[in-house]
Amino acid sequence: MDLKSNHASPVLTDPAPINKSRLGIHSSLLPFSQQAASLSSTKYMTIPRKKPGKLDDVRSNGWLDAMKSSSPPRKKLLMDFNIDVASDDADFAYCSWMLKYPSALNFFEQIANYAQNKKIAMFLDYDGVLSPIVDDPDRALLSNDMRCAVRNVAKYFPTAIISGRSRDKVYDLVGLTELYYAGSHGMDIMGPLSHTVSDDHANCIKSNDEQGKEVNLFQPAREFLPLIDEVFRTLVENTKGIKGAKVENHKFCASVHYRNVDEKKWPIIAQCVHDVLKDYPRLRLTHGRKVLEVRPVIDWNKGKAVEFVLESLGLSNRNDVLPLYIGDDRTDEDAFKVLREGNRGYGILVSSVPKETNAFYSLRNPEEVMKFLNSLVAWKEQGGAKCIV
Ligand SMILES: O=P(O)(O)OC[C@H]1O[C@H](O[C@H]2O[C@H](CO)[C@@H](O)[C@H](O)[C@H]2O)[C@H](O)[C@@H](O)[C@@H]1O
Repeated sequence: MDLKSNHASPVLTDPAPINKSRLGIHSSLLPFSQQAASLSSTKYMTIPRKKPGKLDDVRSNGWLDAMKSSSPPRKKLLMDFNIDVASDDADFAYCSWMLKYPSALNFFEQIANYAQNKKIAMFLDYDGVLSPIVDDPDRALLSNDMRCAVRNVAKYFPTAIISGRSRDKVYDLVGLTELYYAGSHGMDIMGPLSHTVSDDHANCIKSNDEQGKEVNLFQPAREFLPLIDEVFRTLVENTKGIKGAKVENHKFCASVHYRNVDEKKWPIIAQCVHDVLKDYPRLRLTHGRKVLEVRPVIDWNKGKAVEFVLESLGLSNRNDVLPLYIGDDRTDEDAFKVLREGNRGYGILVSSVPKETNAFYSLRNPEEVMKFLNSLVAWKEQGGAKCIV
């Protein structure tokens, strides 16, 4: 198979599962042995330079609409939600939305009661959840107070960070050794050694963490490393003329940021990414907050990463476990969905504006996330008793 053929559209949905292992891991995650055989290393060295096309593709395929609705201005969101912004009562609109997605702080007692006699497993996204959204991704630092809150939560509950960033980057930002980390949207998971998922799985290898402790490394997109590296370099090259554009290499995926690009140039950056992806049918695009994410076409996402971590910890399919997932963008919806569909736990969406979501609860911003984490710790320290509502 020619990995760089022009035939397929890069905008693909996840492939249907073909076969399942006993862990529910799809065969699409197993090595593409034959395809991989055709990957000659020299092929990766050519960086095609392309001029943006006529901007027609991104107008017709919905990319531009998706870009506009990512981190949209408040007014636009309220209109999308059929809320009359002319009444200028945005707070009222938010409060109405909260009837459907109640505040995890206001409904803390309810969550605590669900968690009574259960073990909470805490999943946290990084950007927009632990750290506020800022213009420069390199400056999205974790405050000491938030670090302290996460550290305390991890004392009582197994805690994992599931981020779109590379695992190394998010570990450097968080800096807590007591957590589990899943980088590249869950395609790079470092977790505990586990009898349930380790030895018999092709994508799982034993490794050592920063302290030299033996851990399991799960990298279902391992074979895509050279391809991502190549596409990253192509994207850097092809977007270098677009003021404000920034491309990040997250090892198993690449991010093209347009937060600092003049909105008039968004069609150009979208077309540019589209043109690059046309040559890579095994890569696809997802949308984050003012970021286009390029990732392998494999049936893996943050929801699968949550299932994998629970399995590794021996916490899946147990009714004495309550997973909670706090996230803020579209890529977190896969995790919310897994928890909602399996009736397993609760997603908490961090948003200051009304948004459709698969989460159950909401929080407005990272500040409220910190209060929520601190409340969980306080509740646990008081014995985790049933709350009288
Ligand atoms: O899954 P996450 O941990 O939420 O990571 C998603 C993306 O986060 C970062 O970008 C976002 O945050 C930046 C800093 O606040 C902001 O400038 C950018 O506009 C946001 O999209 C990160 O840089 C991306 O690579 C991640 O994919």
